[in-house]
Amino acid sequence: MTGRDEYYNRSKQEGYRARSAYKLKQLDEAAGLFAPGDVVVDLGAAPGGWLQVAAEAVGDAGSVVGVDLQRIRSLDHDNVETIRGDMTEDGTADRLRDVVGAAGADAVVSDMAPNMTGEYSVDHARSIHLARQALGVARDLLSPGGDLVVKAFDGPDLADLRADMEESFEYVRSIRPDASRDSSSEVYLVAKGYLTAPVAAGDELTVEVVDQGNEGDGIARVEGFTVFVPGAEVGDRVDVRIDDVKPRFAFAERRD
Ligand SMILES: C[S@@+](CC[C@H](N)C(=O)[O-])C[C@H]1O[C@@H](n2cnc3c(N)ncnc32)[C@H](O)[C@@H]1O
Repeated sequence: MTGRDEYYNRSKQEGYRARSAYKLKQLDEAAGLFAPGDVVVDLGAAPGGWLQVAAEAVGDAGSVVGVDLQRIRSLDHDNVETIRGDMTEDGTADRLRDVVGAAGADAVVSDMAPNMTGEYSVDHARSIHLARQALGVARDLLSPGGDLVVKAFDGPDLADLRADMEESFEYVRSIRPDASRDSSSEVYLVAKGYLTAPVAAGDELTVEVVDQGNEGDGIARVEGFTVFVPGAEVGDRVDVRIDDVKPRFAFAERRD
């Protein structure tokens, strides 16, 4: 394996710092991660292939913050900032939070990979640990509806990681981009639609209908969060069960 495959050659021709740039392009095509103006956090960003792809996708109105243990040579893009640090240390997460600012991020992407020992169970466990750091950053920094991408090596702890991600997002997909090498056991978990709702599917509660939606549904607010209640009118106090939770609203059904 020389590494000089189709994607290696393309990255040289097209000016990307790493062939892995094409993995992020393919993940974006498959899952719609970036829009112009977005704020993106890139963990494990050196040498900068993903930074280039994200910077192009978000454009001048957006910004990208990259973090890595290694120094990242400065890029031609004005909308990229980098931090040198270890994402397993609290101090790095604090610095990242300061750079991103109060408005938060629209996407967190992590290509972090451990130094390989060659012992499968160790490499798997370390990759899951890094992916969990990225999940922590996402929970800290994402705006409602934001997306998370994490790399992990396939193995026994992947299902638990995915289940934990599913608790905080509308849905999670597992994607293996064509640009991943055939010999690699890496997968990318793509979590869409960060949920910050104070309610979860299955919750039972009593709400007061305070407004009427365009389609005639009653609208209740739980800690300021919108819950649609079909078949209820303004002024009703109703017992409901939460059916479906989206980043900015939920649907409930009446139980009475
Ligand atoms: C596969 S490379 C990333 C390639 C990058 N996506 C690109 O396109 O150029 C993985 C990176 O994760 C970084 N990394 C591993 N552990 C880290 C940690 N604890 N904190 C920050 N970066 C880490 C490594 O230094 C390495 O540069």
